[in-house]
Amino acid sequence: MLLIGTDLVEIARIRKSMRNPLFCARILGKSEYEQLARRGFPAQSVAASFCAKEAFSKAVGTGLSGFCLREAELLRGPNGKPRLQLTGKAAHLAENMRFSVSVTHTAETAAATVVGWNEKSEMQISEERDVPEGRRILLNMLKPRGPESNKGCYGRLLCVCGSEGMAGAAAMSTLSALRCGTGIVETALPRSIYPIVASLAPEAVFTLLDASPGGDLADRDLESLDSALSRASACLVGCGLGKSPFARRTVSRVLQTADVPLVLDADGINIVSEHIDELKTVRAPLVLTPHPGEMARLLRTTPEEVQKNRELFARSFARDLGVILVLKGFETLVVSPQGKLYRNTTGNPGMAKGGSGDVLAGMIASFAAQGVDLFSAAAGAVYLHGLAGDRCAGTLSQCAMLPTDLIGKLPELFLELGR
Ligand SMILES: NC(=O)C1=CN([C@@H]2O[C@H](COP(=O)(O)OP(=O)(O)OC[C@H]3O[C@@H](n4cnc5c(N)ncnc54)[C@H](O)[C@@H]3O)[C@@H](O)[C@H]2O)[C@@H](O)CC1
Ligand SMILES: Nc1ncnc2c1ncn2[C@@H]1O[C@H](COP(=O)(O)OP(=O)(O)O)[C@@H](O)[C@H]1O
Ligand SMILES: [Mg+2]
Repeated sequence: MLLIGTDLVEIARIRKSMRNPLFCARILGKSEYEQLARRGFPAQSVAASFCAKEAFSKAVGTGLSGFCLREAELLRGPNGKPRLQLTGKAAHLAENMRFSVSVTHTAETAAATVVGWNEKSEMQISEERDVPEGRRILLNMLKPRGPESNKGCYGRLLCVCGSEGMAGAAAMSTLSALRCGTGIVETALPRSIYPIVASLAPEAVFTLLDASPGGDLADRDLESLDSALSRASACLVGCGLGKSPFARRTVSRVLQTADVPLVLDADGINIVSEHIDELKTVRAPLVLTPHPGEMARLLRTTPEEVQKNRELFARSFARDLGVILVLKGFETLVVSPQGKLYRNTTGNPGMAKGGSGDVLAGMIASFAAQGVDLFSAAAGAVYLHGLAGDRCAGTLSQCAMLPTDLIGKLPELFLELGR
């Protein structure tokens, strides 16, 4: 888009107006006034300033009443080249546009021409408008990796996940966190499942926990857990953790001691649902990622009731407990305690398979460990997770795609995002 405005004024008219001592202060902006004051307010220059303002008002199509004249200043650079400096309403009218000005005068008249053009082409603007919100969140939060950066720049995630019988949940959350760029992923798990998970995720480091003979968390393990937490920049708790006394003590320890962002999923949610007021005493910023069944446990209602009132329940839970809530399923919702809401547009029923949620939890936690604010980490991960699901459905079918395939799709998607 190209805008143009011109104006011509008789210098004698301006000279007459300047007999009023307030005239210059009324029409000239601060810098413009100072520049002209240094030159003793030559009438032809004041007239050129006036013309430039009028020409700008014609270019933007408002006329002189559309902004305050002082907001469109005609300034001269060191080489005498004129330019427009826009503030306030005038700057607002000029959003996304650049303006160039040219002025001239004879002994009797002064004239100005203003030309405006889009900094971005119409096509670029409409393309940006069409970018889905989730993708915009992702692009804003995923900074390119600096050439001299090292693993210490990309956070350290502690995953407290897995139990005998659910080693896969620990492996999937660990692997998806690794694939989302975290510098170090440390997974704390029962010693018995360590060989399985380590063989699936050799890049991770591990803290091995032993239940005491009574099935509780041993004192030695509490020390290991505290020490792992003190090194972490974020922590994920709950995927495949089970609900043993060991799991309960682990969840409670993490909630009480962590001061880094926490992602609570699956059994982490099931365990706190028995005493949700405990969440109010947690110092760390928290994200909870329930599916409708887990949400029903948190609210002591049924999954059907949750599905009928998804937005209402998600908003009130997030507000009342001061947490970010990710209510999963078709059109997953991400809600902040302040009421910010993201409704996801990606994903498909091919993802309705055990393990998809463990993959998502690892992704959110990975971004949080890298320092992304928790709302963006959650909304960006939900969008990317669903996008991976849609790509998998396209190549593998909804029926045959697996949660581990979602992790396998991430490299292609990061390439497309330029990260
Ligand atoms: N390979 C593994 O090790 C896996 C371990 N998993 C772990 O298994 C444990 C139990 O989790 P589950 O989620 O399987 O069991 P849950 O009993 O928590 O949830 C299943 C129930 O929730 C309800 N529900 C779930 N999604 C729903 C939806 N979209 N709409 C309506 N109702 C819905 C249904 O009633 C369903 O029967 C967790 O610790 C979890 O992390 C699972 O993640 C599956 C894979
Ligand atoms: N019909 C669907 N449409 C879109 N996403 C879905 C659908 N069904 C499941 N998902 C996604 O798959 C994931 C399932 O998570 P969850 O139920 O916790 O699985 P699990 O605990 O077995 O790993 C969630 O992110 C959910 O949004
Ligand atoms: Mg789950």
